[in-house]
Amino acid sequence: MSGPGVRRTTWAALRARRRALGRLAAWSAVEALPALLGGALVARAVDRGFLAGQFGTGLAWLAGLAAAVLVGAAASGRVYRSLGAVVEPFRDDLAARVVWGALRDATRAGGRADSASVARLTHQVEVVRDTFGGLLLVVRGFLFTAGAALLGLFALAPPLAGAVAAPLLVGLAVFAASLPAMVAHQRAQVSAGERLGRSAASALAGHRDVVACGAQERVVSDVDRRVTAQADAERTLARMAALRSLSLGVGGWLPVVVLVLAAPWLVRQGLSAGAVLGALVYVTTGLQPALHAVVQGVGGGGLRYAVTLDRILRTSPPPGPAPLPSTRPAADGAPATDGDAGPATRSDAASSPPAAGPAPRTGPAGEAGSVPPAVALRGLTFRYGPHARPVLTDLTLTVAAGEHVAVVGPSGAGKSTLAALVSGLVPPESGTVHLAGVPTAGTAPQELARLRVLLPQEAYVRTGSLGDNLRYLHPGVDDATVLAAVRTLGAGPLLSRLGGLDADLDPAALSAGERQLVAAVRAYLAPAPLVILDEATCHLDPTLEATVEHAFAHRGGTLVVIAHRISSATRARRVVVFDGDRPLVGTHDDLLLRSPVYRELVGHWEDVAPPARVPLGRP
Ligand SMILES: Nc1ncnc2c1ncn2[C@@H]1O[C@H](COP(=O)(O)OP(=O)(O)OP(=O)(O)O)[C@@H](O)[C@H]1O
Repeated sequence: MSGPGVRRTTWAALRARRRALGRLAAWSAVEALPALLGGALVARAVDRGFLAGQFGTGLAWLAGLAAAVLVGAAASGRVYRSLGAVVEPFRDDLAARVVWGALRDATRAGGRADSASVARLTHQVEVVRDTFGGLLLVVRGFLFTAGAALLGLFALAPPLAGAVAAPLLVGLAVFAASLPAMVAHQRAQVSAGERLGRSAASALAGHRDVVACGAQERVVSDVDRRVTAQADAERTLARMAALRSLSLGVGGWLPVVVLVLAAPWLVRQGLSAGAVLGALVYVTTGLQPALHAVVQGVGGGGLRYAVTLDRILRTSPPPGPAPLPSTRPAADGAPATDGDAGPATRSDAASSPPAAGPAPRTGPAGEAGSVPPAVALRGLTFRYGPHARPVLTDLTLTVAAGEHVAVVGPSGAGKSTLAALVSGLVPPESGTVHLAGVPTAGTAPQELARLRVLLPQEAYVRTGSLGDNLRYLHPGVDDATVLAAVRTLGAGPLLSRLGGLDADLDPAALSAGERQLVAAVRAYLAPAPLVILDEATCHLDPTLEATVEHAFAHRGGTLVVIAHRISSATRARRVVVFDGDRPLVGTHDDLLLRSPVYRELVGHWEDVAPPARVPLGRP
C-alpha cells in the first residue's frame, strides 16, 4: 500500500503489541457472533417457525438472534478498549519522534524552533493516530465479519458460499489493483497541501520584506499557483472515488443479484425458502457492510495513514541521542574563512560592488550642500490606533546622505515602527518623512523601492533559483557583480552548499540565518541609496553579522541599523536611543554620558556578549 518504511513501521507497531492485538482479535470474534449466526437463525425461524405455522418457535429463533446481537454489542466496547491499547502507544512513539526531530532542527537552525513545521507534524501525528485506529478497526472488522458470514453461509448452503465469494473476491481485487494509484494521488494531494502551507507561511512571515520589495504581485501569483495545484490534486483524488464505487458494486451488490436470480433454481434443487432468506441475511447484513467499511476505510483513512506516516518518517528521524549544538550550518556559523571575508582586512574598494548598489555617496551632512538628506523626519507622531499610546511623538531627525546610524532601545520602544515609517510602509499620524528629498506620502511603492531597501527580521525567500532571488531588486546585474556581493557578505559557503547561482532554492530548507543572508545580498545589490536593517542579522553569528554590517557600511549610500547587539551601535557614526518619550541622538561615547537607558543597554549587552570594538563604520 505504501513505501517500505510505512509497512515496516506498521508491522513493528503491531508486533510490539501482540498481547493487545490478541485481545482485540478475541473480542472481534465475539463481536462477529451475529454475523456468524444471523443467517442460520433467520433460516430456522422461517423454516421451523413461521412457514411451519409455529409462530412462537419462529419468535424464539429470532430471540436467539437478538441475544447474539446483544453479546456482539457488548463485545464492541471491549474491542475499542483493546484498540486503544494498540493505537495510543504507537501515537506516543511517533510524537516522541517528531519532537526529537524538531529539537534537532531547531538546534541546527540556530536555536529557534520552526513552530509552523512542529504544528504541522503534530497535526500529522494525530492524523496517523486516527487513521491507524480506523484502519485496524475496519480491517479486522472485515476479516471477522466477512469470515463469519461466509462460514455461516457455507454451513447453511455450501453452493451459495461459492456463488457469493466469487464476486466478493473480484470486487476486492479491483480495489486492491487501484490502491497504488490512489496512494500516489493521495501523496500528491498531501504534498500539494504542504507546498501551499509553506508558501503561504513564508509569505506571511516575510510580509514586511515582501511589501518593502514591492513584490506583492509576484508573491500572490506564487501562492496562487500553489492553491491551483492543490485544488487539482483534490479533484483527481475525488475522481479516484469512482473506482471505489466499482469495487463496492461488484463485491457487495453482485452477490445479492446472484442470489435473487438463482433463488428459484435453488428452491427447485431442494433449498428451503428460509435458507435462501438466511443467505440474503448473510450477504446484506454481514458481507456487504463489511466490504463497504473496508473499502471506504482503506481507500480514505488508510491512504491518508500511509501517506501521512510516510511524511513523518521522512521528516523526523527515529529518536536517538540529544542533538549536538555544534552542528551549525555554514551560513549561520560560517566564520570568515573565505580569504577576503574578514571585516578588518577588507578594503573599501574591494567591498564596493562595481556595477550594483547605489550611486556614490556624497558624505555626511555638512559637506552635502545642495544634496538633500537621506532621511528627514519632521514632527513625526505615530500610534497604532486612535486610543493607543503614541509610539513616537513629534520626532524630528535628519540622517545625512552617506551616514551610518544605529537605532537602539528597549524592546517595544518603537524601533521597528520607526523603520516602517522611514520606509514609507506606514504613514505617520502627523509630520512628514522625506527620503532624498522625496516625501514618502503619496509616493508609489515602486518609486519608494528605488529610494530605500528595508531588510526586516523575517526575510522572504521565494522558490526559484538562488540567482533570481539575489537579483530580485536589481534584475540586470551581471554574475560577476552578484558573486562579488556574495563574497563580500560572507555568503560564499552558502552559495557553494546550495550549488551556485542557478541552484533551485527551497525556502523551507534554509535556516533562518541562511534566509537572512540571501535577503542581505539581495539588498546589498539593490540600487537604492538607503538601506534600513531592522534586526536583519539577528540569526547570524556575531562574526558573520559584523561582516554583513561592514559590507553595508562600505557599500556606499546611507545605512540605518536597528541594532540588537551593542557591536552594531559601536560601529555606527551616530546612535539614536529610545530613552523615554523622545529619542536621543549622539555618538556612542556621548550617549554613554547622557543616556541612562543607553548605559543600561550597553551594560546588559556587555553582560551577554562583550562587544567587538572594531570600528567598522565610516570615519
Ligand atoms: N501592528 C501593531 N499593532 C498594535 N501595536 C503594535 C503593532 N506593532 C507594534 N505595536 C506596539 O508598538 C510599540 C512599539 O513596537 P515596535 O515593534 O516598534 O518596538 P521595537 O522597539 O521594535 O521592539 P522589539 O525590539 O521588541 O522589536 C510596542 O508597544 C508594540 O506592542
